[in-house]
Amino acid sequence: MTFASINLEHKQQVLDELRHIKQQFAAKNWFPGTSGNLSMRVGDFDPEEFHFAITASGKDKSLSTPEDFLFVDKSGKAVETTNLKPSAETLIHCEIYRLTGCGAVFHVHTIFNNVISEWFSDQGAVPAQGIELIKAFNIWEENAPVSIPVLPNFAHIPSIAELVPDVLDPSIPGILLRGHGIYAWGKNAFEAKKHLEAFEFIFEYLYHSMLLKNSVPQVNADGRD
Ligand SMILES: CSCCC(=O)C(=O)COP(=O)(O)O
Ligand SMILES: [Zn+2]
Repeated sequence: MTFASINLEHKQQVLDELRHIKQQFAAKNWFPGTSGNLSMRVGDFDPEEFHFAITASGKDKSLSTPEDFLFVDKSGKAVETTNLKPSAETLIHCEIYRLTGCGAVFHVHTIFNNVISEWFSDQGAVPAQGIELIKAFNIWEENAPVSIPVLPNFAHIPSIAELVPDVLDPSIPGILLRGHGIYAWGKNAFEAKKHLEAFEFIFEYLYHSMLLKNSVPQVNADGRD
C-alpha cells in the first residue's frame, strides 16, 4: 500500500487522535524538557511497506501547533515535503512496528521508569508479579510473573534499534531504555495508552514497595524481627 493511496480522512483522524493523546500525556507531565515521542500507523501493515505519523523532533510536546507531526515510511524517512524532522528516535518506532505489526507506539520519560530501569538494568529485565494491572497486558493467569526488558541507552539510536529484536517479547508490550524511558505499544492508540499507563503504575508500585522494604523493619509471623 503506497502512502498516496491511503485515505486522506483516515490520515486526518490519526493526527487528531495523536494530538488528543499528546495533550492527555502532557497533562500528566510525561514530556518534561521536550522528551518523549508518539506515533500511530496509517494504512494497512505489511512488513515490506508501512507508514506512520510521528511527533516532530525537539518540540515542546505540551503545546499544540500545526507543526507537531509528520508522516514517515518504514525506514523513518518523511513521505511528504516538510521542514519538520521526525523524532530522533524514529528508528526504534520503525523496529517495533516491523516486529509487531502494531498500530501505535508511545514513548515517555518519567522519574519512575528512569529509576526502575537503572535499578534493574544489570539483570536486563524488571521482574513484576502479583500486581493486578498486569491484566492490562491481557495476562490473566493467577499471580503471573512478568519480565519487562531493559536495553542499554546509547547516544547512537541505530545501536539501540538493532537490539530491539533480541529482547522484544510478544507477550509484553513494552521495552525500557536504561535511565531514559519506556516504549509501549498496542494494536491501536487506546491499547498502547492502556499498556503505557499499566507499565507506569507497575514502576511506581515497585519503586514504593522497594523503598518500604528497606525502611520498615521486617517482622516474622511470630512477631520477632
Ligand atoms: C530532551 S530528551 C532527549 C531526546 C529524547 O530522548 C526524546 O525522547 C525526545 O526526542 P525527540 O527527537 O523525539 O524530540
Ligand atoms: Zn526518549
